[in-house]
Amino acid sequence: MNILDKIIHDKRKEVELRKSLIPTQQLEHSILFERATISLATQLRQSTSGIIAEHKRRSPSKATINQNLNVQDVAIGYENAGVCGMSVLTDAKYFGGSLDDLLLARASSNLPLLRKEFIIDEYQILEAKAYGADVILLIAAVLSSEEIKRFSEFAKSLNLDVLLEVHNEEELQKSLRPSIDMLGVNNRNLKTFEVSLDISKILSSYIPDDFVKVSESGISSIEAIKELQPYGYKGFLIGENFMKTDAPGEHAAKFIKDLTAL
Ligand SMILES: O=P(O)(O)OC[C@@H](O)[C@@H](O)c1c[nH]c2ccccc12
Repeated sequence: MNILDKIIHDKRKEVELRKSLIPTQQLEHSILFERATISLATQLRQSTSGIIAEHKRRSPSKATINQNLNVQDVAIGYENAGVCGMSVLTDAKYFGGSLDDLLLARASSNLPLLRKEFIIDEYQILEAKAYGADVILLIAAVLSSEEIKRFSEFAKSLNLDVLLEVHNEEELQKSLRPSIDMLGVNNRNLKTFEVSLDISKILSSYIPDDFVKVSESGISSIEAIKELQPYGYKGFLIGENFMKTDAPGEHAAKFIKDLTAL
């Protein structure tokens, strides 16, 4: 079993247990369920920097990144830095995150928030909404074309944006549909952890213009972004490069200042 198979195997059990603890109706009656969501896709189309900054404590590829930060401070820092949106890892076992992290980020900022999760069931989309997300991630490598259709249409019915993540052309071809707002190309292969910005460059030509293009992972320099912009990328998802520092918000602020000054 590769790491992605393991994550999904564990996730199926976790979701069944969650469903038994908190019924769907309870999620639907939470205060945040009524909140008007913010469209990350719209923000990215208008932005000059396009930075989506992530809260990530650890990952299977990197072990510990930073365990000492407070998610609320990180959210406030990112917002002050002028990022377009924030991604919050909610997987506990492999990334050290939680739905409470999402809730705390919501409580302390007005940024569009992405629930960064391995979504395999509609229930997790209801959770995303109930805990304050504006966007969900769907990973093509672990979903059928039918599931991508069902989950993305369900998310749209809740006014959530959908970021669909792909890593190769086959995943891209099976996924394109009108209920998807943003196409994320993951430069990291989730099965082998290999990272290459070339993946974004190669796949860009297959992505129709109606989707906002986002390049994800392994981005650590202004040069990388300048290199990707001519391929039509409007969004750049950055985690480790900010999170490995003592003050991710300050680091993001300097990054955005340098990026937009050039
Ligand atoms: O820390 P990085 O290399 O900047 O990457 C951030 C983000 O792209 C990465 O965390 C990610 C992209 N797709 C995912 C899917 C699940 C978990 C995590 C991810």
